Amino acid sequence: MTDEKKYTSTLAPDGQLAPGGKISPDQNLDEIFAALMHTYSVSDSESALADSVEAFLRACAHLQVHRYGDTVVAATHFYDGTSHTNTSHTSAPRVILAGHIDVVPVIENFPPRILSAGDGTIRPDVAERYPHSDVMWGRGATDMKASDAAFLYLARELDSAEKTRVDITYVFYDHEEVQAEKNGLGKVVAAHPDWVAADFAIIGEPTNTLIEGGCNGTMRFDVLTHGVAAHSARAWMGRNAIHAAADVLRTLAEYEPATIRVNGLEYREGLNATMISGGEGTNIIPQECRVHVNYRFAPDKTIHEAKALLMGEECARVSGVGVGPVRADGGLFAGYDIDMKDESAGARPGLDSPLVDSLVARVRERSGQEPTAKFGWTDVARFSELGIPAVNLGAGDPLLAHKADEQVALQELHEYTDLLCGWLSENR
Ligand SMILES: N[C@@H](CCC[C@H](NC(=O)CCC(=O)O)C(=O)O)C(=O)O
Repeated sequence: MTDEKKYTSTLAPDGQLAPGGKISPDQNLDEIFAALMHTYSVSDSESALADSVEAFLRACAHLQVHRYGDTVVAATHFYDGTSHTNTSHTSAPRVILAGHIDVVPVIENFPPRILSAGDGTIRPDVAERYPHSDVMWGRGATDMKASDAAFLYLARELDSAEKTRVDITYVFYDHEEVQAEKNGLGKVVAAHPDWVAADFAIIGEPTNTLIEGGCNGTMRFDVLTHGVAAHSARAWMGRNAIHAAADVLRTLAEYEPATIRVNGLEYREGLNATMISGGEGTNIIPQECRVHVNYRFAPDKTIHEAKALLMGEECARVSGVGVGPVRADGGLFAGYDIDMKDESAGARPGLDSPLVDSLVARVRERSGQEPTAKFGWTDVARFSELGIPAVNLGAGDPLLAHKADEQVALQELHEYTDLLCGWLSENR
């Protein structure tokens, strides 16, 4: 697509989006995206956006809408015989389009802006792929409000059996970017599993409009170092826990993460400190330091196997979220106390259902690309666990997720929406 006019935004001639942010039934795709972007929704603050999404979906007469906490679920019933509007006597599969509405904390990237094609403000990698497109810049652009915008647009537009050959369940959920126990989709699965029964799911996490199969597992834990408090003018009376953390940091810096092939896809692992805290006062020798470690492990391992590699078999068995510090009996951090904060298993690629085949074929036709592995953790893992085949397919570059200059070309948003629309209307 090279139509320059089509992807020149009409939203903001001066580069600033209008303040406000309600999604409304009469908006076009760009406007829906802008409204989503303009509503602050860092994890724990999603209610205003959930309200707006719910109101938008309730205005669509063809959808049955539910809300649980800040998760909104909307389903069509064109084919499943549960709606009086059902005039069809054939059955059809049900497909879930799922997107989280929370974003990671802002790094001077809220409110959003429109960057104009050709004015030099767009990242070179994005401008190279979409030279004629204006770009949405700001927190959540790639992860994952562009895909959310596409799903909302499709939820409104695909309003009859003439427009889609499948029934669709749209899920907009809170708390994806934080501890697994807070995840809104997980809460719906526990409380209302019937709301998310389906034959296939697409998670709109950023993938450059390509298919990323499965996902790495993730766990986060504190490695504790201990010291003895003393006056910093008489440091010999104590032992410095922050200095002791240097060994932990060295271990992490020297760790060489593996790349592991699972069912033909290559999962790149990672082990990193993402936060560090310690110290009780500016002139006190610290008695505790915590290095917060994030381990990304390939889906060839269970959570237990991944833990055992880092902290030994016994610690892997006993440690868990909320348990408190447990001494590592082996592995990379042998001898340190480990305080587990979050753990979620990965998912194998899951590219072996007929619905996936037709989607892979459509993506291949558009891009010439085959599926690759998802390195982040996504809710494909949850759907896999439920026995629902699922893939990641979303607008935006996953390499830009969580970065300060997150951005998505409007052209990509339109192409992504067209791709899904084409597949949903043709697939059976
Ligand atoms: N419970 C986990 C949740 C972390 C989820 C997050 N997912 C993404 O960023 C997906 C984006 C992508 O890779 O395309 C993550 O992987 O960090 C936790 O709290 O860590």
